[in-house]
Amino acid sequence: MCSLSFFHYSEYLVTAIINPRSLSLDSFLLNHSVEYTLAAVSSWLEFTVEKLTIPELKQSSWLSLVGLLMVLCGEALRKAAMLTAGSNFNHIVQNEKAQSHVLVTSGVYAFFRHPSYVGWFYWSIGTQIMLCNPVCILGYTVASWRFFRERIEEEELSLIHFFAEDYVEYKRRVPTGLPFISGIRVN
Ligand SMILES: C[S@@+](CC[C@H](N)C(=O)[O-])C[C@H]1O[C@@H](n2cnc3c(N)ncnc32)[C@H](O)[C@@H]1O
Repeated sequence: MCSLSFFHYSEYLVTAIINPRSLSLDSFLLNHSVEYTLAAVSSWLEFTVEKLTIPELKQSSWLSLVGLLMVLCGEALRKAAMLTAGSNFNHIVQNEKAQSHVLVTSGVYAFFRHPSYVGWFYWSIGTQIMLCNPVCILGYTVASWRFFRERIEEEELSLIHFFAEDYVEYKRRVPTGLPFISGIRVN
């Protein structure tokens, strides 16, 4: 609950700092999609059922610690990405290039093309490792991997349209950061 609350409050707070013009209630990223609600409810349900029926499964303190570390590192990477990209970072993937939109390739963007997604990916799996929820560890990994693969392809289509050869060259040099996701193909 602490990780979840911190994540959503800090999404709003960092957006207020980096891109106040885009600030709205949606900046909390409290997504009301069916998938998001289902993921949260499944996690709470799995935790409660297993805590009552196989309590020893929830007593692995080293596994919870690994999960907590993933949550902290994922959160830090995501916020570092938002602060690095500044006003170029928008929760809603932009399809039209704003005049002020520049390509960011420094800081954490020099290591990964999609650092905020890398952070979010490991944060979400980390929450389930922390709770020692085996079913949700698998479910969250598959669901977020598929979500980010699709989102990255869609986003890179716009980025190539915005920045042309500059983005192609950046893509050649820097990996997405997510396992087995290479982004949009360019010939
Ligand atoms: C939610 S942010 C995610 C940014 C990036 N995918 C990441 O994981 O850090 C989405 C917006 O960032 C913009 N964006 C993504 N990569 C960028 C980059 N390297 N430089 C500037 N803008 C970028 C996209 O145009 C999109 O509107």
